[in-house]
Amino acid sequence: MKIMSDIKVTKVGIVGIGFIGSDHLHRLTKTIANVDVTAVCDIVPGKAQKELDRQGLKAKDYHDYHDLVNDPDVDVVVCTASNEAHYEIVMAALKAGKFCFCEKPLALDANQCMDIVKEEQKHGRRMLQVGFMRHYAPEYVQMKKMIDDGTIGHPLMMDERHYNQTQPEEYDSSRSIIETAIHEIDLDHWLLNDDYKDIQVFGVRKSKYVQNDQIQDPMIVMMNTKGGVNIYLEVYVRCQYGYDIKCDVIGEKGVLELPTVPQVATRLNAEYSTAILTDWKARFESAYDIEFRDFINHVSQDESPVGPSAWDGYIAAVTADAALQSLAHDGEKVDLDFPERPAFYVEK
Ligand SMILES: NC(=O)C1=CN([C@@H]2O[C@H](COP(=O)(O)OP(=O)(O)OC[C@H]3O[C@@H](n4cnc5c(N)ncnc54)[C@H](O)[C@@H]3O)[C@@H](O)[C@H]2O)C=CC1
Ligand SMILES: O=C1[C@H](O)[C@H](O)[C@@H](O)[C@H](O)[C@H]1O
Repeated sequence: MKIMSDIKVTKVGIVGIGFIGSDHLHRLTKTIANVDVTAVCDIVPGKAQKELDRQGLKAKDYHDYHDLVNDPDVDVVVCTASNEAHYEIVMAALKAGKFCFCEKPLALDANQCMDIVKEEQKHGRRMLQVGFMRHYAPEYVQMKKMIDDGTIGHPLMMDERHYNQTQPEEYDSSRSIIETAIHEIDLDHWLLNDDYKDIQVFGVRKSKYVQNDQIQDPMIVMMNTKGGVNIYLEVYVRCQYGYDIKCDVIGEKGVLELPTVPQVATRLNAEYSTAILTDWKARFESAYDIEFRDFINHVSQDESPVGPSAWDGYIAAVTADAALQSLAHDGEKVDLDFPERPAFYVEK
């Protein structure tokens, strides 16, 4: 626990100690100031304690997340469990009156997300932030400013890539949409300040690296916005070569290109090469740090979080539901229409 001043120490409980739960455990104990991780929980017996031991940490280890949520020594619940558990964990945290950070996706579909929106609104103030960390990535923040400033004129098209080096064998098309493409689905309308009008999702030749018949990999996601911008996104979760995120915004008079994380280039043995990252931990490390520093800074002062909200999670889920509908119907275009953002979720 890093104590930087006499600011109140925020007591955090983390549910789900897998890949990102372990990373956020390290982040909340070693990087973010004035946090005490007082409790962890994982449904796999011994998994959370093993990670505590690996990181040299001490905290209560619960098997049932209800015990963590209701522990008076937990002020804030961080949900890094598998997608299908988000809904119940977030609802339990809200019902217990606890601030909550939920990794994306907020929940499995729009109906679950709307339930969460309604439960949060009962508190009369925001209690929840969703882990769409790219809103905090300096490179995306700069892109949004340049778009808003008219640097390239009005955006016309977006050309994106979201490639994973690999994913677990059981990864299916649903997860490619709600777990992988969900980042661009959430981000792009924010970058453009423009709502989506329709979406199409279809497959191309399946990669030989596909490991089950429940996934279309690669897949193409195409969205149009109400302002007429066309968005083209390639999702490929077994690209083999690395973790590769591309975002080009083509405007009337110029192009914005998302930079990759600077890696040393090598000129050696008649070769010129630079490393490619292999996963999200390093690619978005600074974004995760900034995201959690912002979240903790607010909730530690008993202030509502200001990052991506349950409504953002709902909008992403409505779009993801339509994406899955399109994919199931050979890429038919699915129209999108969203309810107006409630004043509850309009930035003050
Ligand atoms: N923001 C980002 O860039 C990233 C977000 N994520 C999100 O974080 C979540 C976790 O992803 P990973 O860490 O990759 O998965 P993972 O499978 O490595 O970890 C999930 C953990 O949750 C545990 N769990 C499942 N149900 C539970 C329950 N009811 N109670 C307690 N523990 C439970 C599992 O045993 C597992 O240890 C997913 O929703 C994923 O979309 C994951 C990676 C990056
Ligand atoms: O949220 C994430 C990561 O940020 C990666 O971008 C995805 O590809 C991964 O599948 C997902 O869990």
